[in-house]
Amino acid sequence: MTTPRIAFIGAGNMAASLIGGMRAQGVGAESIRASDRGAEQREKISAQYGIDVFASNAEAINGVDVIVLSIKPQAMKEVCLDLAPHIKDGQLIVSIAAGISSASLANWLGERAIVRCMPNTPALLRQGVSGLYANPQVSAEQRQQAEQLLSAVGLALWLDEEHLIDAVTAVSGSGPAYFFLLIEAMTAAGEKLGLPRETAEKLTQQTALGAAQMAIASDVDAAELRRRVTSPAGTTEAAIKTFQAGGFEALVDAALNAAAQRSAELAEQLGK
Ligand SMILES: NC(=O)C1=CN([C@@H]2O[C@H](COP(=O)(O)OP(=O)(O)OC[C@H]3O[C@@H](n4cnc5c(N)ncnc54)[C@H](OP(=O)(O)O)[C@@H]3O)[C@@H](O)[C@H]2O)C=CC1
Ligand SMILES: O=C(O)[C@@H]1CCC=N1
Repeated sequence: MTTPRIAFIGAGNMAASLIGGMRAQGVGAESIRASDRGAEQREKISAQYGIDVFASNAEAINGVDVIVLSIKPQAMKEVCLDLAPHIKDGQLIVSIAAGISSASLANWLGERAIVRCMPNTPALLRQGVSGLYANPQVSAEQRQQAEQLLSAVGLALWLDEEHLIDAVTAVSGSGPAYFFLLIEAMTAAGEKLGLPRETAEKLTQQTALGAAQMAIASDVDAAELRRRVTSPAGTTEAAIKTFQAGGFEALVDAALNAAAQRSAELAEQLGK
């Protein structure tokens, strides 16, 4: 399969992560272009990845196979209505916006092949994960194009039902922020225990990486891996009991529910 030509509409954080990951995987700069309303943003992404940039969204999509909508959900309706007359049959729309349904996109863009997906920022290091949903207009070749785009920057998992994107957003779209929060908190606690900040930070970061890699590589689940660290009446048990007494699991459950609910609310507020 040849590399599809891709235009990113909005060259912010997430577009940069996807473009950076694709370039690192060897996708040629000539296959990627981006538009952004900000001159500084355009210069930055062009200098960093050697891609062509455009001030006009309509110009950016001319002749591409895939249009990635990578603007904030709040900007989506206006951008789509402006872009609609310029989209050609056969162009695939990929939206990465939280909480904007394929039905809303179809209202603004017309009946088009649309893949909704929820990536995450570790895409920049090609360690991302995305959930993808294709509407019925998406052809087998277009499914492959979307998968090729997202699998260039990590794991790409198809979903049969669109509403599950809210759950993906809560788990992995927003997920890096939860792990960063834990890294911040563990680093601060380590520092309070007397470690130099840099040492506390490195210990925490490497532990997070090692634990994630063990969870992926192991044939037992995370609960069993946790039990293997937790010696009876030992140090880990003291920490885990403290987490549980503070309602850790319920807190995580409530946090992910809040994210999923916000995703559904955005759809309600911004989808009309
Ligand atoms: N960040 C993340 O971790 C993730 C984000 N997403 C989704 O990705 C999308 C983008 O998020 P993110 O990259 O963080 O956002 P950013 O604000 O970093 O990027 C959006 C870019 O689009 C520009 N822009 C705004 N309006 C227009 C327009 N009319 N035409 C062209 N460019 C425009 C913005 O400029 P300006 O700054 O001037 O507004 C900005 O540079 C969102 O929909 C979000 O839900 C999905 C998964 C993870
Ligand atoms: O916070 C947000 O709304 C976006 C979507 C997932 C990650 N960032």
